[in-house]
Amino acid sequence: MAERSFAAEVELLKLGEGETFTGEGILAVTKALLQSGVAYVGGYQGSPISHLMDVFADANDLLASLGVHFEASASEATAAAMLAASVNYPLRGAVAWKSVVGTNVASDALSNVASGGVTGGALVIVGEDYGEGSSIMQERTHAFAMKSQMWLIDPRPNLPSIVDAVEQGFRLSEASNTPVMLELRVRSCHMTGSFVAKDNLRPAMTVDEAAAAPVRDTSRIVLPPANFLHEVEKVEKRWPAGIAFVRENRLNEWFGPDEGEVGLIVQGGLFNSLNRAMELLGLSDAFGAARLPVYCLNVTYPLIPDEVAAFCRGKRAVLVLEEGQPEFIEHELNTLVRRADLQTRIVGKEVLPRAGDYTAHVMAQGLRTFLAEWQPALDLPDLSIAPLPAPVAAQIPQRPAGFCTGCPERPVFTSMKLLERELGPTHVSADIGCHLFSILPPFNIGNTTMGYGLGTAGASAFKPKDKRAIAVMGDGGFWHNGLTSGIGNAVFNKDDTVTVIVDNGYSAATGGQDILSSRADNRARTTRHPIERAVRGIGAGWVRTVDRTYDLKRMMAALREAMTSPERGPKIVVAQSECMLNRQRREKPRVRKAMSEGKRVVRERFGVDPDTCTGDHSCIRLSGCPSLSIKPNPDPLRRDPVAHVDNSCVGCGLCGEVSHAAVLCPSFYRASIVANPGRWEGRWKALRSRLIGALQKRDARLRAARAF
Ligand SMILES: O=C(O)C(=O)Cc1c[nH]c2ccccc12
Repeated sequence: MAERSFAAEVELLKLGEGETFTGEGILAVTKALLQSGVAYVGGYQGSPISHLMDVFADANDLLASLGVHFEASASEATAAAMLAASVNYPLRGAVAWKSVVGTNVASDALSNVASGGVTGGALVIVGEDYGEGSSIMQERTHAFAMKSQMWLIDPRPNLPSIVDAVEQGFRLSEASNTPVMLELRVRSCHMTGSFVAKDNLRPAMTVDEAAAAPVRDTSRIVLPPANFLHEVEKVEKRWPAGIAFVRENRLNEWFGPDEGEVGLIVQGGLFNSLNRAMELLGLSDAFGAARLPVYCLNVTYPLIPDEVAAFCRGKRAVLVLEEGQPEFIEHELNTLVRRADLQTRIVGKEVLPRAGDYTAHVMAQGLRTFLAEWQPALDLPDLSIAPLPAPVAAQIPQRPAGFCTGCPERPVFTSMKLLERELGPTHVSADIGCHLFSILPPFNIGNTTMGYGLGTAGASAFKPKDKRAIAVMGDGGFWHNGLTSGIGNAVFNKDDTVTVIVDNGYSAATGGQDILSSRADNRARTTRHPIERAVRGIGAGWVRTVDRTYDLKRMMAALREAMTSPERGPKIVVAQSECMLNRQRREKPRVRKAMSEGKRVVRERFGVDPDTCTGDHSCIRLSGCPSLSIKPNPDPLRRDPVAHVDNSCVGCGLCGEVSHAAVLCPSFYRASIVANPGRWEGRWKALRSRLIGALQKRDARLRAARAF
């Protein structure tokens, strides 16, 4: 089950003609898909489109009642391959994933579907994770659209525009037999707004009906000679058809006055930030009443030559606001202006940063520089922001990503760190997922990461003679790609690498979705397929499953054996314990309910005895748990602050295990907090408190007598 329930949002998907939908951008997309009569939907979760996948998973019954097939795909490649259903049949379909990483994974299928073309509308919804807050490499999906020739819609962040983009996207796809990418930036996905809904449309043809009467057309399959014809078709038919559709249906928009000495061309997805930048400069208001002509590219590929020429004609200079690099749009605009034989100067990256998020402030600075040169008569306010005073800046703590309180992955890295003391440092090939946080303090473990499920493959060229490399992979990455690309490859190549597969029961980093090996019951999917069986099935011989990662002794023993066993071939340790975030999401409401019903509930908490703690903090260095902190030493004769467990502790017990395994100190204790205790339990507690209180008072008296 995903990190939260979308039961309320599923109700929004049922809204009919004329009713108002209010909610998150990415959820408006799901409603727009149903209004467009999609026959099938698929995808792979990842920020910022995880909620799209989650809401569909929760809407299984509604989708089934509408005749829509939904699949939580094994990877983005799987999702993209689903678009095959739109090649020969008039089936509308949509798939979604995180970009640019998901598009990388999907690119084989995308190239194929883009080559043969589609009959039914095919929409690829990409959550563009670029800029501030992103967790991935900074690249643009734009390059994929260009190289495979798929159209790229980048709608203005505004719910009606986004909904319109989905509906028009299908029509554009059908009119030009081309798959269409709908790029939704982080801000668009998570913005909130409203639009007036339409009735959901049952697909004109369902996937069942299509399958009942199979169509075969070899001219749509990528095989010589059809592949050569596809390329010609792309440039001679589909491209002109795409341009004609965008122009005739006015998918792009214009703001501000019709004429002007200068103008602005902006990617649709950046429009709100540009408008805010103009507002800061006194050139617009909050509602988009721009004082300069703005041409808003809701479709960023292909560009529409006639529209570009008409906008640039008569203007001395046009500023293009295009985020990221290379500046594909700027290059193309220069070509189009040249071809139209216009003298308009296209200005872009010379006044704007070549890399990074185009926030309103960044755009305002660039716009100011542009206008100072090309329209100096405008009197613009100075926008420089004074830096924070140094003492304030120094007080702002950094917040690097880290493992959650009680995370079961932490003991895996504690074990590796302790083992490093015995066996020396090892090359560690990391993967994508929460476990990647091991590269940061306090663990500082991990040398490279090459992609999702590629931890083991990332160690494959690395074959030190006397020391094995360690690869780390999550269960998410394992099922996404790791089983074949990593473990299968290692078996085939007799690779000695040790792989630790962190099996926490979910695709945790993407929001806790179920996967094949999840232990959860899932009504719509099959789960409980053990990773150990899968790796043995592919030929791995040395496999150990540790079913409680917090058991440092067993965790370390398994790793030690894997590192030193004389057996050849891959060594695989499956490290199992449930993702603590998901566990708490399940447990907390249950505990709260039981407590309010007056039932006896025991909660575990760990603590540090300040009198015993030596203040050396190895426990913190080997655990890194956010609940483990420091506080002033109560002993006036000692200066080092003591370790302290705050109330966010979930009682996983790792800190106690660490102090034991590392032979640190006996200062950790476990407390059981009993809510609604039984009668005898209550009396027993009162008696104990009285006795302990008396001893403590005596101790305090003795101390006070010796105090100076
Ligand atoms: O959800 C995220 O932030 C991820 O980076 C996970 C992810 C989902 N699909 C991928 C494909 C390649 C690399 C990472 C991911």
